[in-house]
Formats: sequence, structure tokens, C-alpha cells
Amino acid sequence: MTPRVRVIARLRPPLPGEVCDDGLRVVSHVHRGGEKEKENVNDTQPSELAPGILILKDPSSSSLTQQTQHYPFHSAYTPHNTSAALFTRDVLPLLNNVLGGSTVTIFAYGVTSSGKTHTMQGEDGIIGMVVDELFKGGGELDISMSYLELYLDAPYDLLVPPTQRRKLQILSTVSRGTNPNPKNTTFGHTIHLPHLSTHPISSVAEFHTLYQRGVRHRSTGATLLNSGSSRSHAVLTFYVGARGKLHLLDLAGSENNNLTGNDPQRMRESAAINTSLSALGQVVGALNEQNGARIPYRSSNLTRLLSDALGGTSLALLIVCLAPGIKFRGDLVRSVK
Ligand SMILES: Nc1ncnc2c1ncn2[C@@H]1O[C@H](COP(=O)(O)OP(=O)(O)OP(=O)(O)O)[C@@H](O)[C@H]1O
Repeated sequence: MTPRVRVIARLRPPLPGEVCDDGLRVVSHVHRGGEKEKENVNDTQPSELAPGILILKDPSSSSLTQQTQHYPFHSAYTPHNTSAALFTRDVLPLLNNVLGGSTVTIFAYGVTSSGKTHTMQGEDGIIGMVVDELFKGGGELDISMSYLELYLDAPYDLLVPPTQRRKLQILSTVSRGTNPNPKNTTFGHTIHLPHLSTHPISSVAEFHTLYQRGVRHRSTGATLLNSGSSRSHAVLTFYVGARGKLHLLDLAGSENNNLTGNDPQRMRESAAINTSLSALGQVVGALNEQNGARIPYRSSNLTRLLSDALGGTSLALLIVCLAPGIKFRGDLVRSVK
């Protein structure tokens, strides 16, 4: 059965002073020098294991019930693998679908400071590589973009001046036709935000000017774990040709307030972030189960917004970003599950 949402993992390198989780092992698909690359892999593990994350038993625990756990992913990337390797293997093939008129969604998910922003919008991040690829042909494609954030579960346009910032409406238009599967509540629905600005772009430079404006308008704040922590979900959308659509999401990190030491506003933000991420997790799970169950798109504005992009014939790539710090063990297990 082909999953609707391809799920891959990326482990970031340790940050200065970070105490690492010795039980965390990653086996990568990416070959270096002809060898399957192993990062921190216990040599006693069979090498033919599916690429994935291995969570090994906590060495300090004497519990007999704690077994070594293997979590398989469609691809997995070690701290040595570059964003370019991830792009070539997992993102590039999806761009052909966008050029062919499909809707594709790519999102980075993980605890705060796990490398989502680095992977999506960092120097040599996926967003830059996508744009280079879209304009490779010299800009003959008809491309426009929009950029919004969901802050406290409400959408705001990032490409309008802050003085014009106002909450956007999310509308869904029903098209005609008979729904072959009544449980598919998004059949024939198109999501649109009437006041969201869209901007034609004709070059890589034009993109970067607009995009940097949006990044400056995005809600970020300092937590104990990340001084530039994203406090909102950012959704960058490219409209390519007549029908192609590509959503690139930098999701805010799922958070454990015991670790982030947040003040009251940060706590409100965390609650909204965690609720919408949990809704997204349920939607992705239900889509990949493919058992005909109702997909809970309406549980949050994040999933409502993406309801015409997840499911049906659309494709999605979920990049689970992982932090190697021991303090993230509990969050990491929740993320990979
Ligand atoms: N693959 C990587 N290689 C090198 N450094 C990385 C990598 N991934 C993340 N980092 C570094 O780790 C730190 C945290 O990363 P980042 O800000 O991307 O996390 P995040 O998941 O977006 O966090 P938040 O949810 O709080 O916004 C940054 O200093 C970033 O440069």
C-alpha cells in the first residue's frame, strides 16, 4: 500500500554543550564512498535493517521490559548528511508532480530546536533549492507565491506591512459532482483565503526579496531551548502554471513546557502549537491507515487549511527532525510514533 504521506527522519548534529542520548542510533539510506553510512550504529545490529531510527535501551535502566525499538522511515538522514542529499532523494521527485499540475505539501516537524527552520529555510535549505530548481529553466514558468503564518491557530498574511496585519478567513468552496466516498469530507472542496496576497515572481532574486520580508514579519520568541524559536507555523505556497501547487511548511516545534521554561504568553503559544500539531498527527495517521475512517481535518485551522492538499491525489512529505540531546528522549519517542 503506498502511503499518502511519505515520512522521513533527519537527526541534527549536537549543539555546543548538549549532552547526547547514547541510546539514539540512525541508519541512513545515503551512501558515502559506496558504503551504507552508519551513524552511531551499534555494530551488532544487522546491517540489512530497514533505514530508520533505532532507539536502544537506556543503559542506566535495569528494566527487563525496555526493549530495543526500531522505527522505520521511508528515508533517514544522519548529522553528516546535507540538506542537498535530502533534497535530491526526497524533494526533487515531488517537484515533477507540481510541474505536472499536482498539489504537493512538504513539512518539517519535530521538537523545538530539532532543526526544522535549518532544514527548510537555512542557508542551503530546501526552500532555496526548490526555488533554484523552479527557475532553472530561465523563468519561463508562470509562478506566484503567498506566505502566511498561523499564530495562535489564526492565519495572517506575512507579505503585507505589519500595520495591515489582520486575521484571515479560511473558506472552503464546494464543487459539483457526486462524492464516491462519503467519508472523504474534503471531496470537491477547495480551500481559499480571500484576503491572502499572492505575488507573481519571475526570478530567484525577486523571490528572496519577498521571502525575507515575510521572514521578518514572522512571530518568533526566545525560549530556554532556542533563542530564535518559531512561535507560529509558516506556510509558503508556490502556484506553478495553471494548476500546480506546492506548500512548504516550517512548523513551530512541539513543546514540553518543563523544558522551554515559558512565560504565560509562551505557554498560550505552546498550547496552540501542540493542539494543532496533534491534529496534524491524527490527519497524517488517518491518511496512511487508509482504512476508510473519517479524516479529522476540522480539528484545527492548520489541518483545515491543508484539507484540500492532504489526501485525494495530492502528495506529501513529512520530515521528522530529531534532536540528539538526552533531554529530548521523551519528546523524540512521541515524535517518531
Ligand atoms: N542539520 C544541521 N546542521 C547543523 N546545525 C543545525 C542542523 N539542524 C539544526 N541546526 C542548528 O540547531 C539550532 C536549532 O535549529 P532550528 O532553529 O532550525 O530548530 P527548530 O526546530 O526550527 O526550532 P523551533 O521549533 O524552536 O523554531 C540552530 O542553531 C541550527 O543552526
